[in-house]
Order: sequence, then structure tokens, then C-alpha cells
Amino acid sequence: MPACCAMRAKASDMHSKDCVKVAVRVRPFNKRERDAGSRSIVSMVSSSITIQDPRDPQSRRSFCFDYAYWSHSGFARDRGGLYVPEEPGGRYADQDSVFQDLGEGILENALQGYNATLLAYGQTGSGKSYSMVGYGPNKGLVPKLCDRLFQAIRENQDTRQCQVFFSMLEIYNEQVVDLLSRGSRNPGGLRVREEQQRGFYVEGLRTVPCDSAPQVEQLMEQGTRTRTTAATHMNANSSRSHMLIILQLKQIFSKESITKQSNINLVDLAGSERQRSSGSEADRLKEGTAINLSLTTLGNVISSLADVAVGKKVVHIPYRDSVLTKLLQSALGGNSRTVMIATLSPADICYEESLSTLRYAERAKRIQNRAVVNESPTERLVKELKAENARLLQRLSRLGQEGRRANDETSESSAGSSQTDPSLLAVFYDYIKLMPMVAEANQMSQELNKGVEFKLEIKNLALSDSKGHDLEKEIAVRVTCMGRKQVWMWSKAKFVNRKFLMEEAYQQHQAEKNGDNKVEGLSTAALPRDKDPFWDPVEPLLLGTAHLWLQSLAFRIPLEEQLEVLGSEGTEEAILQAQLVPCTFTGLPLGEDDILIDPSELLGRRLDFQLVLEQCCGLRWIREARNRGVQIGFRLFDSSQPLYSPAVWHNVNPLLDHRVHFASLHTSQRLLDYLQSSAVVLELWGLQEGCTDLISSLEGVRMTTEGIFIIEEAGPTHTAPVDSAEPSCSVRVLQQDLEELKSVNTSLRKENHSLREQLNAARNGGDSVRGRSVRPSCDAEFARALKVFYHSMTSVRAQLQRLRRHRPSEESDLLGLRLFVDEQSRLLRDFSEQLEQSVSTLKQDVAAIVRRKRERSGIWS
Ligand SMILES: Nc1ncnc2c1ncn2[C@@H]1O[C@H](COP(=O)(O)OP(=O)(O)OP(=O)(O)O)[C@@H](O)[C@H]1O
Repeated sequence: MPACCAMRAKASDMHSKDCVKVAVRVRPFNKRERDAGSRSIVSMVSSSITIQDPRDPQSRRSFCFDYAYWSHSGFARDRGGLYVPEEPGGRYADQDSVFQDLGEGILENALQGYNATLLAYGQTGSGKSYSMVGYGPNKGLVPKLCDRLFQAIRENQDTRQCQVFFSMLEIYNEQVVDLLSRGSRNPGGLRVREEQQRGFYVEGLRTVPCDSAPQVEQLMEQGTRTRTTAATHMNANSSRSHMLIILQLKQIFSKESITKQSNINLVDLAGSERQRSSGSEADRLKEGTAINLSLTTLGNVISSLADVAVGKKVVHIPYRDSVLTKLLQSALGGNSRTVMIATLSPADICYEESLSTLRYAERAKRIQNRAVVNESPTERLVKELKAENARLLQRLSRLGQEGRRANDETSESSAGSSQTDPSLLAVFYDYIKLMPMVAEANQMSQELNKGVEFKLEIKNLALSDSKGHDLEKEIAVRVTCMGRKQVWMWSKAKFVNRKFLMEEAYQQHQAEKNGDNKVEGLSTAALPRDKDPFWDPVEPLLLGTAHLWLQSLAFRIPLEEQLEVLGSEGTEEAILQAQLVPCTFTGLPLGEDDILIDPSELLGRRLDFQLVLEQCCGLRWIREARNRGVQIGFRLFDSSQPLYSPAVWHNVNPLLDHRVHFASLHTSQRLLDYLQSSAVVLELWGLQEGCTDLISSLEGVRMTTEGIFIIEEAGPTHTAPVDSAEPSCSVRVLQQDLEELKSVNTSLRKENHSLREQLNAARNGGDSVRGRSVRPSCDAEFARALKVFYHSMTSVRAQLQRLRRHRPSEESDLLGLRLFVDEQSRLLRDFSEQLEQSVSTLKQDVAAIVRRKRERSGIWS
């Protein structure tokens, strides 16, 4: 069977992750070989090729490749000068058959949106240029590819708009020369730069838009003329430089609103032969060293990648060691579908070089690339990034406005508020960096049937601490096991580490698939869970938080709230009904008369209150999967350990009915400040099948025998060391102060009592009537007015929160934005009306109290 027909699988048949495809082509004898009476030492059967050592005919080496082309014999030259098989169906592989196998596949890949690379490797004069570019009528892969590309563009012009850009460069002595910019050769060559997204690229390389194959051919001719060539003893046309043609194909599918972009790299490598003492001068040696550097590095990169492919641990792939490998990074082990054509002479005098070429090709065969269509991921990434950007910008501007409002009086802060939060920028940077890694992890998971999905999230994007200050944002990866609906949150570091292990597992899997028995280590299929980089033990997950502000406690006013539990990125996770109930130390709720006008009255006194978690409603976590549960975690004041409500499972609106009694035995100014300026952050924790409940750690927690949590110990008398016989001098002074305060308090209470009596007497015509309803004192009236005000402030605050969260949809067009602005104005109007209403009610109440007080003093006087 003709070898060229043996392997007819097209390059486009490659899976998105596959090994570099390798083809070998054997050329006819050249004049020198014929003159030297050379004999062929290469034979080909199907896709396997055997080479014989001319000094030891028994010594043979066989290799098997994806494609093998016999172009050595059995050909004739037709009238047009084309080399064709001597007889129809003959074994000679002509330019057309090579293009059909390799070129068509590359073209299809490019049209699908994959990057593609074609490398020609071999000894000088072995037929690299013939295969890549061709001579005369025997057009090679590149011109044929361009012909077909423009033909395909014409055929598909109804469905897509296409743009083709052409660049051509040469790497010579580790310097990059733009072959399309004659005359602008700067001595150091063009710079190779690196960008996060783009990888390595040549700065300032001329990129010419093309719309026809003849135009490309013209540019190629121009480039070839410019190309540095140096005659060697082996071949008058041989080149000692690497030539790289880059065809960029941009396709716009207007109907689907997507674009696809693919790069086709066509690389004609310099001759692979070792530097020989061939009458070269000093310059030639330098040339040789540099060429060796690029090819040696290419060899090293290929070896390392081949090692990786068989599961060996490779610490470093030396892409950066040469210009060539920098520019070919994506073609070797990256996002590209790559084909290498290794060309060789079958002549006995070329034995060493041909064997070395075959070995090189053998290693290249093992390289595994991971090509992705540059449409969906890129489009999605851009879309996601844009959406994220819009969200972050909105948040930034909101923060800026809030910052400006809050810091009106401090010019320093208001200046700072216009600055971008550096933590946000860092997160942005991480986000962009991790996106392709996440895409790769997803692809590996899919191919290995792991059923695990990775998604980037910004942790704490919408969350704030107990003072309402924004928490530092960081990037996290949400990992979801699709089948069992288990979720994990991985830190950036953990993900990067795991991604490395995933790659190892993936490469192992590929090696197993290819039936490589020499693979060391465990089979990916039998990977135990603790060794599986896609697996982790299930654990509770922080779903979101809600803030219950404590200010009302400083006035001993009860508070009942419907709190919105916000997820890390601002999504509503649930509504939580919670209460703060000031109470006696036995847990009985305090009455209206216990409301304080001045919170400092609490100083030094005991304060008891209960935190009540009543019910959770509309739990998104449970709605998504019923086999889940939740718990609420919270911590107060100085406590380092959170307390948790008991777990509730399988219910979207579970009753929590959880009540915790806290007490401050001796309220300090610090606690008072805390109550007036802080919130208790209620954390909603998601439980999943197989994970254990969160348990409150009571270590270091002071509790009374009645189960009351002490948030602040008793005053200095109690905190004095138990074993000290005599209290210290300052403690004694404080004790005296306390006693004095106590007696002042007692006399004040008495006075208060007698004043109430007098008031009642005045109101009831001098009779002191016991048991009848008594009119409240001014203080109590004032406290009540204050309570009404606080309650109204609760709904004002809710309105403010609604305003803060209200944002236009990411896809908003002009009409959508107008609707958003209208709605925003309405919300603002409601908010200011409510605020004004609350303040004016308070003002009226206070005025009425003052008026009544005056009237009463009139009565008394
Ligand atoms: N498959 C082939 N069929 C017919 N002639 C071939 C074939 N391959 C190569 N040749 C001839 O061999 C000679 C050398 O080939 P070519 O110039 O392609 O070598 P090369 O490897 O590109 O060398 P260099 O490293 O100098 O670029 C050319 O004259 C070419 O026409």
C-alpha cells in the first residue's frame, strides 16, 4: 500500500487535546548524492519507517509516525513541471497529497477558530522549503493553504466576514528580522515581548491585511528576497535562519454576534545538522552557535514536553531560553493544533542526520497540546470580564460617593475616594490571569469525566465587616461537583496548585489512552480520592452575610428586622428574620419605661439582651438542591469564636427559633461604642451532604450557670486577682467611686419616684390615685418618641439598602438605562420622603413634649 495513503486521518480530526501530529517525508536524491553514488538506507511501510546503518546493515531502527510520505522515487515530471506519481495511485507522495493531509486539516482548524502551527524540521537540503513553500509549479503547503483559505472565505461570505493578516519574520542569530520591512533592519532586531494574555509576541512586526492569495504570494516573494541566506557547502540555497509566517484569521459572524480569531504559524526551521567545520569563518561559527541555541532549546522543550506526556515530573520547560521557543510556546504544549513535518534524505551519506531527525520527530510526537476554539472562551471571557468590570466600576463609584459623603470634613479622605481601591485592581489582575487556567481546568475535568466545574468568583465583593467597612476582595474559585451538587471554594493558591496536579493527572490519562505501558504511578481511573486533584472532602460553605445593627441596644430598645442575606457577589441568598431583645437577667423582655435616652446611663451597669434568629426564608442554597442544610454563625464584641445555630436541613424556609442570651455585667465605654457603631454579622453557612455541622466552640467563653453568654465581665472589683488579699490602691478608689455612684443612683431613683407622685397628684386634682393609668413622665414620652423614630429608621435603612443594590442590568441598552434612571429617581424620592417624614415626626413629638413640660411647670408653679 502506498505509504502516503496509509495514514489518511486529517489533521482536523485531532481532538481539542491531542499530541503534536508528526509527518515524515523522504525526498529524492539530489545531484550531489547521485554523483556520490549514494544508496537509499530508508524504507517505508505504511506509516512506519526503517533506517539502516550503512556501516552495519544489521542495525536498523524503526519509527512510526502519524503520516509518512514517500517522495523519493516513483515520480515523473508532467508537462507543466509538476512532480506527480509515475502511475496513477503510485506510492510517490506529491505536494497535493501532503496538502490534503496536513494543509486541509490546518485550514479547517483555523476556520473553526483554533490556532494551528506547522513546523518543518530537517537537515539542510532535506526538503523543508520544498514542502512548506515549494518551487515553481510545485507549490508547497503555504501557498496552497492561502489559495484554499481565500477560496473558503469566498464560499462562506454569506455567513461571516473575514480578515486575513500576513506577517513574515526570520530568526537569525537570536535576532528577529521583519521580512516585510526591508530597510528598517535595526542592528539588534525586533524585540520579543511578553504579555499576560497574548503570550510572547514580536513588537512592531509588520502585519499586512490581505484579501487574495496572489497578494500573499507576492508578500512571500518579497519576504524570501529579504531573507538572510548564506551558502554552505551542502546546499547553495540552504538557510541558516528560521523563517516564520504568521497568518491571522479574524472571522465575524454577525448573526451569532461572535468573532473567532486564529493564528496559523508556518515555520520553516533552519537546517538541523550539527555545526561542521566547513570552511566557515568566525561569523559562521557565531551563526552556528545561535542556530544551535534555538534548535537545541527547541529540542530541550520538546524533550521536556515529551517527559511531561509520560507522567515524569518536569520542573521547568525552557521556552524562554531562545527566541524561537518563546514564539512557538503556544504551538508546543499550548493552545494550538500543531503538525510537524520532518524531512530527510534517504542517502547513506546522510545517515547520522536522518537518524537524528527521526529521533527528534519521535519525541515531538509525544507533545500534548490543548487547543481551544478562540471563540467561545474568548467571547465568554470578554463578556464576563465586561460584566465584572461594570459591576466593579459601579461599586467603585458607589464607594467613591459614599467615601466622599462620609468624609466631607476630611479633605484627605475625599481626595482618596476618587482613587481606585488597590485591592480591586489586584483582584482584576488575578481574574484575568486565572481565567484561561479555569477554562483549561474545566476542559480537563470534562475530558477526564470528573463532572466538576470551576468558576471564578470575587470573594467579599459585596460584603462588609461589623462596622460596615468593605472587606478586602480576593479571587476565589468556586468548584461544583455537578452530579451531587457539592460545592467548594478554593483560594487562588489552592487552585493554582491543584491545576498543576490536574495537568499531571491529565497527561497520565493521555499516556494511558495511548497505551503507553511505561507510565509510572497510578492509573487516573483508579486514582484514590485523596490523590485526585479534582476532589476534596465536603465542608460547610459561607453563603453570605447579613448585618443586624446593634445601636438600639444602647437605648435598650428592641429591634425586629427582616434582613437580606447577601452573597459574596451581592446576590440575595435568603431573608433572615432576627430580633434584638433587651431583657432582664432572667430573660424577660424590658418594657418601654426601661428605654434609655442617654446610652451613657448604661456605663458600669449590667446589660442583658437576647439575639433571636427566628426564621430563614427563600434559601437559594436549598432551592438549588434539597439535600442541603444551613446554619447561622455569629460572633459578638470580643469573642473570637463564632456561635452557631443548630443545623436545619432540606427546607427552603426553615424555622430556626434560636435564642441566645448575652450579658454585659459591667458595661464599659468600649462596649457602648461598639453597640453604637457596629452590627452583628450573621453568617449564613451552607451544609452539604456528607459534611458535619458547625459546632460552637465554647473554649474561652464565659457563661453563667443559666447559660447566659458574658460579653463583658464584671467591673474592676471582680477582675482583681482572686488570690490578692488586699485590693490595690487604684481598685480601692474605684470601689469607693462605685459605692458613691450607687448611693447617688438610689437617691435619684427616690427623687424620680416622688416626682412621679407629684405629677400624678397635679394631673388628678391633687389626689394621688394608685392603680389608675399614670401619665408618662417627659423622659418616658421622649423615649417613646425616640423608639418610634428608631423603628421608622429601620425602614429608612432598608430603603437605603435597596437603593444601594439597585443597578442597571448588564445588558441594558439606552431604553433599559432610562428605565433604570426613572426607577432610581423613584426610589430616591421614596427614600427622602421617608427620611423627612421620620425626622419631622420626631421634631413634632419633641416639640409636643417640650410644650407639655412647659404647661406642667406652669401648673406646678
Ligand atoms: N519531495 C520532493 N520532491 C522533489 N524534490 C524535492 C523534494 N523535496 C526536496 N526536493 C528538492 O531538494 C532540494 C532541497 O530542498 P529544499 O530547498 O526544500 O531543502 P531545505 O531543507 O529547505 O533546505 P534549507 O535548509 O536550505 O532551506 C530542492 O532542490 C528541492 O527541489
